[in-house]
Amino acid sequence: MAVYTHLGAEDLARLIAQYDVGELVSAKGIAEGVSNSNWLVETIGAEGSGARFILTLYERRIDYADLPYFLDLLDHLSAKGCPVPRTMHDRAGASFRMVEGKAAALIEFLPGVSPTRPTAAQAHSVGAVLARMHLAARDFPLSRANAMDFAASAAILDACGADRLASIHPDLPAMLAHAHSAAAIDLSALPASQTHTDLFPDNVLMRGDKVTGLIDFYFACTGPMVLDLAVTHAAWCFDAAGQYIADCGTALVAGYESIRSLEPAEVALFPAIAKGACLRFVASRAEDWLETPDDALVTRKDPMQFVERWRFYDEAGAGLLA
Ligand SMILES: Nc1ncnc2c1ncn2[C@@H]1O[C@H](COP(=O)(O)OP(=O)(O)O)[C@@H](O)[C@H]1O
Ligand SMILES: N[C@@H](CCOP(=O)(O)O)C(=O)O
Repeated sequence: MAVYTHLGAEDLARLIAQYDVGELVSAKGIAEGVSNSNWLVETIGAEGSGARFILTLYERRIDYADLPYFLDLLDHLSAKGCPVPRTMHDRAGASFRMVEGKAAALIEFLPGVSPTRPTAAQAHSVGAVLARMHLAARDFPLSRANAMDFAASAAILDACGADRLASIHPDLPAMLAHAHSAAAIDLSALPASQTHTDLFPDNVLMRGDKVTGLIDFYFACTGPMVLDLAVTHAAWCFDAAGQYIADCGTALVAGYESIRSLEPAEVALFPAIAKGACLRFVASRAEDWLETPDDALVTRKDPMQFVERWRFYDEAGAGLLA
């Protein structure tokens, strides 16, 4: 379920009329996603040509002051040829508007489907596109701090507290100390750019092995590029049983390095950063787990999945990128 707000046909038509995108033909709520309300919108122009867009109403965890960063970044990357949706601007030039007291943006629809069992060839393509995105974003003029950095993850786990973490799984409280160790890592000398930081397979659209879209930039921030690669590695390179898929991991990093070589400091810190990346998802998932009512329509994500990945990186250590 990811339509939290009901918008009637008249509301939708009035909203679409603010853009130079033709007349509203249909708007269907999209079930995927957990954070925002999304609709697939179809329009028809005066000359009869159809067009498709994604209408997003921002619901949770988004500070509206960050919207210019997120939406301008999409336009910046798209203008540089990255497979990222453009933001449609309304007739007054605004990239978002207020509807029913919430911010709404109309975004270019991109074709493709998200892989459920990514192959090594797909991981290679994603690695290459991620590196292209990092290079294309280096001259983006805005910046945004990472609200989900390693210190924030430790703070979230602290706020959950050992007892409540143990109520989810007895192994979770041990992650508190590891989160504090991750928060102490100095990332400040690593090369930085604008980063996605949530590039899970469900945030990538593909046709076969080709990436057609990177979407859901709502955790994007300014920070170390290798952290983004580590998040993507942790998100793409394990199967449903939690086993590491070595050929996907090798292909992802090779794809990335086909466009941008990692510096020695990035290679050296990769296992520690990958462990910190796992704890970021342990923290947000544990918090969601404790805050989501049992009868909510949203499916809770299991924090233990990323505890197991943390253990993999802990054991793999420096051998991982050797
Ligand atoms: N630009 C786009 N082009 C095509 N489909 C999109 C686009 N943006 C979002 N979607 C679809 O909407 C779904 C939910 O979008 P997403 O931004 O991931 O929502 P949430 O932030 O709630 O997780 C995606 O899984 C995808 O199917
Ligand atoms: N990718 C995160 C959850 C964030 O959800 P999204 O639908 O906004 O990408 C996770 O798997 O924990």
